[in-house]
Amino acid sequence: MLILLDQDGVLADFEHAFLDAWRARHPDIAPVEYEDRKSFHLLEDYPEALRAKAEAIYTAPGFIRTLPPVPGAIEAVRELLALGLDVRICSSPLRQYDHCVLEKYQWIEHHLGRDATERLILTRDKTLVQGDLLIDDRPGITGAARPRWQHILYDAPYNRQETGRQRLTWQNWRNVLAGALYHSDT
Ligand SMILES: Cc1cn([C@H]2C[C@H](O)[C@@H](COP(=O)(O)O)O2)c(=O)[nH]c1=O
Ligand SMILES: [Mg+2]
Repeated sequence: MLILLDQDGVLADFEHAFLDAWRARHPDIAPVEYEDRKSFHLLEDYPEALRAKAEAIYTAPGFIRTLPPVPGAIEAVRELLALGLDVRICSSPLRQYDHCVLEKYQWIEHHLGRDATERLILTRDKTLVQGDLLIDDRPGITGAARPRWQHILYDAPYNRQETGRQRLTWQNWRNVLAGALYHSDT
C-alpha cells in the first residue's frame, strides 16, 4: 500500500502560520479567520487590495521552512511507517519556487529526519504520481493523467463544499484509513 501525503495543509500548517504572520505584520487589518476560509487559494478570499500583502507572507524566505506541523501529523506519519506502509510526501511547490523547494526538504528533515527527505516528491501535477491513496486538502485535483490514487480529503473549511467525501484528520485517520485499506484492491 503506497500512501501519498500532501505537505501544505496536511503535514505543515500553512493556514495558521499565515494567520500568525499576518497578525504580526498587519495588526490593524483583520485577516480571514480559518473557519471563514472558503477558497483553497487563500488569495481568493482576500480583496484585490490586500493580495500583495498576503502573497508577500507565504513567499517570504523561511515561511515554508518554519511552518508548524499540523497537530498529530508527525506522530501519524511515524505510525504509518511503523505499520509497514510505504509513505511518500507528495507536494506542489509554489509557483514562486525560489525559497519553497529547499525549504520543503528542510522542513521534512527537521521534523522527520534526513532519511525522510528521500520520500519527498515535488510536482505541479500530482496525477502523474502513482500511489494507492492521496491525502490532500486541495479539492478537485486534476492534471494530465487519470490518477490511480483514491483522493482522501484532509478536512479544511475551504473544502467542505465537497460533500459526500471521506474526510480525514489526524484525529480520525485510523478509522478512515482502515476503511480505505479494507476496500483497497491492491
Ligand atoms: C497559494 C497557496 C498555496 N498553498 C500550497 C499548496 C501547494 O502545496 C503549494 C502550491 O500551491 P499552488 O496552488 O499549486 O501554487 O502551496 C496553499 O496551501 N494555499 C494557498 O493559498
Ligand atoms: Mg495542501
